[in-house]
Amino acid sequence: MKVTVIGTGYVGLVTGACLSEMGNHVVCLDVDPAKIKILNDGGIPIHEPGLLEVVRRNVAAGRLEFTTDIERSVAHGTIQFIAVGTPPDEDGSADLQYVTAAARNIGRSMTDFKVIVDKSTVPVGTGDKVHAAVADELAKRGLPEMEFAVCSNPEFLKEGAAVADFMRPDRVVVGAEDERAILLMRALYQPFVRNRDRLFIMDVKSAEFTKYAANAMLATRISFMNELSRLAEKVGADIELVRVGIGSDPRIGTHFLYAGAGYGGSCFPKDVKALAMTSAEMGIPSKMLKAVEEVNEEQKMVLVDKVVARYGEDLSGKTFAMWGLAFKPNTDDMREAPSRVIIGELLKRGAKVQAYDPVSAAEAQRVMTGWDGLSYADGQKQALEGADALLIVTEWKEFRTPDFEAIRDSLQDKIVFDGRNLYEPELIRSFGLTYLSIGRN
Ligand SMILES: NC(=O)c1ccc[n+]([C@@H]2O[C@H](COP(=O)([O-])OP(=O)(O)OC[C@H]3O[C@@H](n4cnc5c(N)ncnc54)[C@H](O)[C@@H]3O)[C@@H](O)[C@H]2O)c1
Ligand SMILES: O=c1ccn([C@@H]2O[C@H](COP(=O)(O)OP(=O)(O)O[C@H]3O[C@H](CO)[C@@H](O)[C@H](O)[C@H]3O)[C@@H](O)[C@H]2O)c(=O)[nH]1
Repeated sequence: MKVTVIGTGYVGLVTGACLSEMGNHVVCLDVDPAKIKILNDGGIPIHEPGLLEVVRRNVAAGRLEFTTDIERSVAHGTIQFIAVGTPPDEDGSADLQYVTAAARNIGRSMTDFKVIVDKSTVPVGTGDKVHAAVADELAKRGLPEMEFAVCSNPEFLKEGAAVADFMRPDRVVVGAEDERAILLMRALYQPFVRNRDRLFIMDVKSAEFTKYAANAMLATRISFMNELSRLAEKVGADIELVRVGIGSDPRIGTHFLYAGAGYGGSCFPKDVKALAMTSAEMGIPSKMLKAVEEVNEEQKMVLVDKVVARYGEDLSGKTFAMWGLAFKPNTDDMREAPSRVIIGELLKRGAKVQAYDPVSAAEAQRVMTGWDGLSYADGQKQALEGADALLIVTEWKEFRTPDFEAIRDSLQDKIVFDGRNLYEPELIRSFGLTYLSIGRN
């Protein structure tokens, strides 16, 4: 099939690449010429395991193309995916300007039937807005009869595992009410879902809502565990044992129960806010979502609080090594990364931070430009040099079994503040290190 994907970010690029892998001819459009140049030069603009190989293979086969040419991209696909950003507006609601712009571009130059698929995460009712924007452009061109369908197809991939998630999804949700659109979307996703039970066709609004409900549920689990972790510490329980103890109940399940330094990334923070805004607008303000957010904001301070409890509010003269900057491992994404809050708080109190992350240093430098007292190390050991204590913020694999003796010998105060509970407390303490982690004593 001929498919166009509008937006070549984390979602658009993965969608385009994976659809081309199944034989579709995909044209990916972006308004950012720098991204398109990187792609046309044989690279990819983000760090996402396995993605470069899929892109290269399909570009070589002539099934995957990248362009900034809007007319060409609109002309190409019968199916037009909108996968542009929906960042939070000032009040927390989703900013739909990029979605609307993409929809209008389609309406401005389409010449035949199109299935317009909203893959961006958008509030309930956006399908109607996209429909209105396209219809408005068609009317301006004197083409009010030209047919098109608008679908919702929210994306559930996780950064760092995006290709695997797209190729073998737990489920595909399609909100569609037009018979032709349903047929095309079924055909498009058939190779990915194999088992038809995994493809859920529903009305557009329910599909839009499903995406927010999923992220809000996951964020709620995390905030719940983070709150319990604080209590566990106080009462002398170990949150890691509690996690295993409850996760073995299939009604609870083992996933997304990890207490830590707070959730970040481009989705949970903004989607929880946007759903809370929708609830408020509808006159049923969500107490749960407010609490989920509040707990998360507090959780980003937990490591800082432990540092302050140890050293006092004035951290001048102290240097902290930090392992991990990205909001989670296997990505270079720094959007809403807890490390940004933690570093900001340490610097504010006069400390210096020597940070190391296996892939996100360049992105970190971009988002924290001009932060005095923050420097970047080339490796774990370099970050430790001359530092008083170590903070671990992202659970990269390479931090899991480190050289504890080297950590001890490098650190002036021999203290590890672990925001991801990577180590057995007894083991790390046996190396002569003081170990402070989350929800454990
Ligand atoms: N990142 C994720 O893990 C993830 C997962 C599921 C859903 N989502 C949702 O998918 C959407 C996209 O997220 P992302 O992380 O890929 O964003 P992103 O910021 O990485 O990419 C968006 C891209 O769209 C481009 N763009 C903006 N306006 C455009 C236009 N009019 N025409 C063409 N291109 C345009 C931008 O230049 C950018 O490259 C968001 O709604 C997000 O909530 C993201
Ligand atoms: O038990 C857990 C699991 C995750 N996290 C944190 O939660 C954040 C989000 O992690 P994750 O969900 O793995 O990454 P994302 O790439 O943001 O993916 C989420 O957001 C995407 C965008 O909407 C959805 O598509 C995915 O299904 C959803 O998992 C990160 O900061 C993690 O450190 C925890 O603190 N504890």
